[in-house]
Amino acid sequence: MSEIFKSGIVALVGKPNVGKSSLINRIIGEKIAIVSDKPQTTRNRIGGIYTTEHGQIVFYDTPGIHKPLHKLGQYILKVATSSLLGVDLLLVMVDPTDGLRESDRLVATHVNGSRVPVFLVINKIDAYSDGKLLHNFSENASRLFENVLERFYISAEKGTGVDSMIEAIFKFLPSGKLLFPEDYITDRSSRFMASEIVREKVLLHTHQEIPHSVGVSVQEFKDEGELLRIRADIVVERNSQKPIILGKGGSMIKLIGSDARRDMEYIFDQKVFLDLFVKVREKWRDKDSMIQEFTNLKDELS
Ligand SMILES: Nc1nc2c(ncn2[C@@H]2O[C@H](COP(=O)(O)OP(=O)(O)OP(=O)(O)O)[C@@H](O)[C@H]2O)c(=O)[nH]1
Repeated sequence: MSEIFKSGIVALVGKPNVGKSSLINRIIGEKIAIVSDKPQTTRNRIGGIYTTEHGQIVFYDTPGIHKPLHKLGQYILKVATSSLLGVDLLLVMVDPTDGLRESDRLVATHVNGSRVPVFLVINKIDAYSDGKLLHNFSENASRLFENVLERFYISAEKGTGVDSMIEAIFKFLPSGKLLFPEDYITDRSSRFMASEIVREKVLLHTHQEIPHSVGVSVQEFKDEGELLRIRADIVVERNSQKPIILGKGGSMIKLIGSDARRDMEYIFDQKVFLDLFVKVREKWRDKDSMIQEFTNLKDELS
């Protein structure tokens, strides 16, 4: 049977922490987007490319739509909302374990304004056992969003329901050509991935205000054949935050570094030498030039 090859762009949207990055990683089968239990982990629009004999889907993982508290937040919101434009389909993600909140209504305002068709994705069903409550939740959620064509119940973490959702996406997309070479899994550079891996380890090992205050800037990324040499700055906002990242006798930065190096060696399939430095840049999240330097946002906002 000769089948028509489909292709298109699908953006994942939702409030922070619903599981957008987890779903992208699940579908692509590799960690291309960092995940943490802290809201607003994702700052950039990251393309995950999924290619099969049926077609190619470019999934955009987008930052969670939220009310911005500082300039960096405004940039991130702009990335999230501009990702709704020019795409074929929106996967709007909701989280029954958190319920429907004002933050979901904020997402709905942007989604409804975009007029793009919507698949409603109810995630984290592994953590929600009551079928009747889940049904009610899903009814309420579909009333919030216009243009809902279909609903899916999934667990990004366990993989439940993901295959049938992908099948439905292929059915929905128009026929088209490859948008990226078939062996690509992301539209992001290795340098970008390296900075995100470092940031993920900071998020993993630090608490309270530190995770949101951190930016990472890769200063050197040199492929020396046998070795990948990476030097990166971890940037914090206040002098008082520096010793937290360094830890007692440098123990924290060592932990962040060795965790990050392990992931990099796996992803890049190469031996990595990683050198990390901690720098203080007062209020960098409110300064345009520094935001661009420490978040890789330059490309997507230009
Ligand atoms: N139980 C359960 N937890 C999940 C599932 N998917 C994601 N999570 C958890 O939810 C948290 C947030 O996941 P992310 O994938 O970072 O969420 P996100 O929507 O990309 O978050 P932002 O980057 O803040 O917008 C993490 O602690 C995940 O482990 C799921 O299917 N089931």
